[in-house]
Amino acid sequence: MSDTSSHEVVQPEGETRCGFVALVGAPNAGKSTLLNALVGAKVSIVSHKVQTTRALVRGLVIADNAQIVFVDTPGIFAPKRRLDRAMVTTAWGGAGDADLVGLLIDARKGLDDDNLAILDKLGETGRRKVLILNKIDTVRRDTLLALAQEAAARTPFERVFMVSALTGDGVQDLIAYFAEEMPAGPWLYPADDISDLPLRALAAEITREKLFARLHDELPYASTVETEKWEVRPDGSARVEQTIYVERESQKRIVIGKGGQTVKDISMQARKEISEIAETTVHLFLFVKVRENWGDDPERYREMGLEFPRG
Ligand SMILES: Nc1nc2c(ncn2[C@@H]2O[C@H](COP(=O)(O)OP(=O)(O)OP(=O)(O)O)[C@@H](O)[C@H]2O)c(=O)[nH]1
Repeated sequence: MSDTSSHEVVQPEGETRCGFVALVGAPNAGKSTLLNALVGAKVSIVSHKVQTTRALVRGLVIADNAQIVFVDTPGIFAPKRRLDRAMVTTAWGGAGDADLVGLLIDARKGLDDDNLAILDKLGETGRRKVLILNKIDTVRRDTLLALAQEAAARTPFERVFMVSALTGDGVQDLIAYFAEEMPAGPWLYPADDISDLPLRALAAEITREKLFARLHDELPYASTVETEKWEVRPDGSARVEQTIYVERESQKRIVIGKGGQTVKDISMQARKEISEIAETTVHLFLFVKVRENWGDDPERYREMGLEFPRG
């Protein structure tokens, strides 16, 4: 994991290709799971609850001299709150910049209103696009074929893929196709990058995942985690300080738990995973703070790589 701007990227021999693929889809379609399957490492957050992906996260795959940069977009849904609108704007923005858009549909769900709206919107963009029917481990083949036909009749796609992000079925075919379709050009990232998401942000996402895994019914989505400090010690270990921001005192008490046990458990789980990803011993210190009305603060949006929606 490194800062690409400060690097001379070593290019492989021969012709190289490099491009961006935006994954779009309704909440819970399986974008994060697919991204992780594609990249083969954890770069995005998976949850049973919808709408967990808050920032654009990029995963990197190298195949056949092509570098494929995946843009994971927040779930595209009918936005109500300001924050939600920002996520949607950013999601479509990501799709607009990409060389290829992969629309992910949960095959079990089929073409519900959400998916129909996304199909229509994608049809209007005139972008190159492929349809990815996901979760094929859960549905019959004839259902899949009918679904593929129905979707293609509504919006034409260059290709239709059938995958299970969970089992990895079909994922290699998808990589081979993307690799072939990327435009000719130099690699943008060093080959050993799994993600250009800075380690700090990734560490915050990990803690956030543990927080929600533990307290999913009790916390609103407005809770965030920020890595305030990442200090490398002489022995190579890191002291990492993170703050969990909640909206109310009552939520703070829930996060801390009786005798501090809840936050301690979350910290232990997060520390283990952050250590693995950082490939060093991590000493994690978690703080819990109340921050009211942060959803209306433009600065927060910028920090998350989101556009602040006016009005
Ligand atoms: N059975 C099955 N479940 C899957 C598959 N792919 C994803 N899931 C499950 O579907 C749920 C949602 O997956 P995510 O990857 O979090 O979905 P997402 O589209 O990134 O969701 P947001 O972050 O809300 O946009 C999780 O419980 C996954 O385990 C699959 O191929 N088969």
